[in-house]
Amino acid sequence: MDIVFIQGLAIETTIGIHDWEKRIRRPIVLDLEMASDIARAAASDRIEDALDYDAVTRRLRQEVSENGAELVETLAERCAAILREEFGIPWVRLRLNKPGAVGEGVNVGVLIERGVRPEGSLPG
Ligand SMILES: Nc1nc2c(c(=O)[nH]1)N=C([C@H](O)[C@@H](O)CO)CN2
Repeated sequence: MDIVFIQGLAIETTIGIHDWEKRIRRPIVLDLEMASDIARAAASDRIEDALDYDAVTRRLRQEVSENGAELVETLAERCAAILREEFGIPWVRLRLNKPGAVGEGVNVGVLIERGVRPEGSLPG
C-alpha cells in the first residue's frame, strides 16, 4: 500500500487544561500519513478513485475548529477515528503538535498510529 500525506495542517481551536486556555483560540498542527492504494487513482486519473486530501482537510478543519479539548490526546484520537470511520482509511499515523505550549519555539504533542498497516507498506 502507499501513503497519502498531509503535512503542516494548522487549525485554530480551544485546547488546554487551564482555565485561561479555554478562553483563547490557538493553532494545533496536524501531520498525517494515511494508507491508500494510489495505483487505482493513477490508472483512472479520477478523484473518485483517490483518497481526496481536500476532503480530509475540510473535515478535520471542521471537527477541530468546532470541537476543542483539554488534552492533545483527545483531539488526536478524534481525528484518527474520523479518518478511519468516515474515510475508511485502514492505517494512519497522526502527529498533533501544540506549538509554543511549553515555550517559544518548542513543539509538544502526540504521535499516534491507528489501524493495521496493509501488506507491502512502505518501511518506517
Ligand atoms: N500529555 C499532555 N500533557 C499536557 C497537556 C496535554 O494536552 N497532554 N496539556 C497541558 C497544558 O494545557 C499546557 O499545554 C499549557 O500549559 C500540560 N500537559
